[in-house]
Amino acid sequence: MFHVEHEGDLERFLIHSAEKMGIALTGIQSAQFMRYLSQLLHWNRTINLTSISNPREIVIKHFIDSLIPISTIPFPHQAQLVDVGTGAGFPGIPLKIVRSDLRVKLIEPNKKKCSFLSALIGTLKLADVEVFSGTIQEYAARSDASAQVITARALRLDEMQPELVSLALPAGKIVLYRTEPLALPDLPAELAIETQQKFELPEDAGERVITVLSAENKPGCSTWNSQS
Ligand SMILES: C[S@@+](CC[C@H](N)C(=O)[O-])C[C@H]1O[C@@H](n2cnc3c(N)ncnc32)[C@H](O)[C@@H]1O
Repeated sequence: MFHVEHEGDLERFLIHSAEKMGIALTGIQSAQFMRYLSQLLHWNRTINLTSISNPREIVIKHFIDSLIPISTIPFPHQAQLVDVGTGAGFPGIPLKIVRSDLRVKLIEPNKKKCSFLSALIGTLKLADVEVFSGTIQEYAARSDASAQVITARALRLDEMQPELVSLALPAGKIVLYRTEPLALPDLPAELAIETQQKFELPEDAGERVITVLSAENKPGCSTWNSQS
């Protein structure tokens, strides 16, 4: 399905795919994505950042996939976005490239991935992006921990549920990148599903469900045993 191609063709493919989602990438933004791609491929030779090695597949399954919520979720201007378990920066960095006003915290406990992220932030000259080298549990324990939007992609959430809920309360939103819709019994008691939408990735690369949770004052304890 995927094939190797010239960088110019790949950049045009990225621009075209983003356009179809209602995102008009500037020349600077598409160049940032191409640089991100080359850094990812380069670092991936020595540290395990992604199992995907085909550039076109990276564009679809990491970049385009990360950007899905941009045109459907009204991220507030200069919102504090916390990307939990960001790995190689997904979805936090693609969202930041397109929405440069966002103030982004990338939470990642793996030290080698954090080194990659710090180098990447410098290479892409991204302002207002910080790497927190630790777990979400460690981040949530800090007195200055806060988030207006929390993103989580390809993450087991059950163990992180209390921290995600406490960070999201009282007014934040949690944006989950899932492969299946979240079932109601899996919902934490303090949160409600605000929206849940299914999207098709380009070139039959699969489906993505974006689930947005927001706080709702419900008493009682919760169980959240989902996996995305
Ligand atoms: C499957 S990867 C997903 C990475 C990225 N979100 C993506 O979609 O490509 C899960 C990441 O979560 C990180 N992680 C594991 N436990 C965590 C925790 N308790 N708090 C924050 N991140 C965690 C791992 O180090 C890993 O990089």
